[in-house]
Amino acid sequence: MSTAVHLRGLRRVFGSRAVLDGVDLDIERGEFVALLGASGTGKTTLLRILGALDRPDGGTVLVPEARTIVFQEPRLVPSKRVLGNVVVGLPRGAAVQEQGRRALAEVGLADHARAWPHTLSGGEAQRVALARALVREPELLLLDEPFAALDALTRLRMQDLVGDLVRTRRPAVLLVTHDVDEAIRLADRVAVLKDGRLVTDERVEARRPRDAADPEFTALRRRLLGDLGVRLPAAGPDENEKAGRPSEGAIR
Ligand SMILES: Nc1ncnc2c1ncn2[C@@H]1O[C@H](COP(=O)(O)OP(=O)(O)OP(=O)(O)O)[C@@H](O)[C@H]1O
Repeated sequence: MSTAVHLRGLRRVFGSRAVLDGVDLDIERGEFVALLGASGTGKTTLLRILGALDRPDGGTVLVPEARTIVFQEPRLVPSKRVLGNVVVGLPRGAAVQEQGRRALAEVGLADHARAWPHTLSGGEAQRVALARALVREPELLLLDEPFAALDALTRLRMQDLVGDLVRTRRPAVLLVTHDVDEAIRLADRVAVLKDGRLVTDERVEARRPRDAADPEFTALRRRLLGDLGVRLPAAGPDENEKAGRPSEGAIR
């Protein structure tokens, strides 16, 4: 394996606050890393720097040229049909159109090439955004809470789809999420950002499917929630709900 992302001592300062203050992270090609962190800890800032949408104030950032971001909202161009959205910004031509159609087929939307964005469901629109990212054949795929706005069932389906596509295409992936279960379900490694640094960087057991009831995953989940500052009762997860606290897995 070779390294796709190499960060050393990454800093980003807004005003007097160093939001990122010495982040070290390597992601190998084909590796899927999930990034957790409480709200405002700088996850999106980190992802934006990797995507060249923001600049660091210090440190080393090495990323592949071929990289693309999928955001929480699909950001489709309303005046372009679905296929036009997938290939937007790419050179015109039959070959690119064909690649766009193939990417649409991969996300299960082969029939929607000529549809307009406003006719799509939220999940379909997000799949178009995913096809738009895939058609660019990224070596680094940056996912900024791409499932957060979807209903629970669609979210699970999208997670499966992204998991399958990533295993087939093998880009390096950085997924920003608030959802510990989602991180464990999809990632090879889970990192936690806190006070400007990665305080956790844990490899997830390679076994699949990842059963939430598996004691190893339950233990990892509790460790991650602890790192995120979620106070857990000694007893089972239901205690949180009884006490009126958010249930495990949700850290918003
Ligand atoms: N362009 C900017 N100018 C000033 N402050 C900024 C800017 N971008 C982000 N920040 C601040 O940096 C901090 C981290 O923001 P960021 O969006 O990276 O956090 P996050 O971990 O992704 O949060 P959330 O989970 O709520 O999306 C926040 O306090 C935010 O207000």
